[in-house]
Amino acid sequence: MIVTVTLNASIDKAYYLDSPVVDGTVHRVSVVDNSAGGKGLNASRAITTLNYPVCATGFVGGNNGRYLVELAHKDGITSDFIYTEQETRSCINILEPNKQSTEFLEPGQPILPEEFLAFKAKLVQLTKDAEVVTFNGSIPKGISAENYKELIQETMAAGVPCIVDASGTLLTSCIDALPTMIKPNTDEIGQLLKREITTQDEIIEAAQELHKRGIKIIVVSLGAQGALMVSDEGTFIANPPKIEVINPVGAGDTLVGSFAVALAQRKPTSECLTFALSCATASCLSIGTGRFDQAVAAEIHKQVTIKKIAG
Ligand SMILES: O=P(O)(O)OC[C@@]1(O)O[C@H](CO)[C@@H](O)[C@@H]1O
Repeated sequence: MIVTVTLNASIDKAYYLDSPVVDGTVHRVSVVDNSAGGKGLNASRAITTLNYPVCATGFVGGNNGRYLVELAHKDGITSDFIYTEQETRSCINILEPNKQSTEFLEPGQPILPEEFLAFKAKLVQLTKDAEVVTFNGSIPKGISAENYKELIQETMAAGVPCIVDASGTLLTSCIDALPTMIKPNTDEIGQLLKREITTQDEIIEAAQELHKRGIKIIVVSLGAQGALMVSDEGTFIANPPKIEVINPVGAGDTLVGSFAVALAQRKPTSECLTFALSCATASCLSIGTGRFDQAVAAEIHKQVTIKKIAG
């Protein structure tokens, strides 16, 4: 089983518009897609799509929280959340006909100290049956980056591989816990190492530096260009085929979820990357956030190229 941790879950609302946004005017939405969101829920959807057992955990609260669990269960996602006093947030993604995507992310309501303690105890229990634990997305107020790091440290100490998908100061703090895998983009890896990183050589050097520090797998997402990975197997670059993107939101989460499945199945990291990139690319072809068709992913898999660029 894979456990996904989403401390700042959300109801994700994808709004499809028939005409471009004009500032200061009223827009009627033509298609609405609501889903159980927050990065870990999207990753869970990918894991479920791949028919692998998953348990989504974190915090949910209020009517939105109940709705989120209902949406998750409709998608076949098993969940075990801590219910909080406060309402779960919503995140809105506006998709225009020109394929432009604009997101509005609510901050999320604060978590009380006793709610966090209850979560810590739950995670220890869930970890006992986990093959991989993924830590996804931002943290709400009431939880510090230090708290988050400790969760990862404790899970790693229990011998369970951890994948962390975080950004900014949260990612900086998590690095000290030496998770099994991180998935920064170019800007995030630059912030992490406190230097400007733009060229491919700089990305490789940065990822190799983090690998030397003890992080086993560093996947740097390069958007439509694919991803670069440094692992014990070497340094790889994987490129997906060109596609007509419908909804890019959640593609990174699909990558994390499907990578976790491949890792749990003990595939070599180069195959984990090709597989995960295929699923993530397929998810950009679906209206629903972080949804994909396995047959489409299998077709894309044949077209993904992967090259070992260093030992
Ligand atoms: O605020 P976070 O947790 O960093 O990101 C939240 C979020 O933007 O991430 C997902 C897309 O990756 C969406 O489901 C969700 O709305």
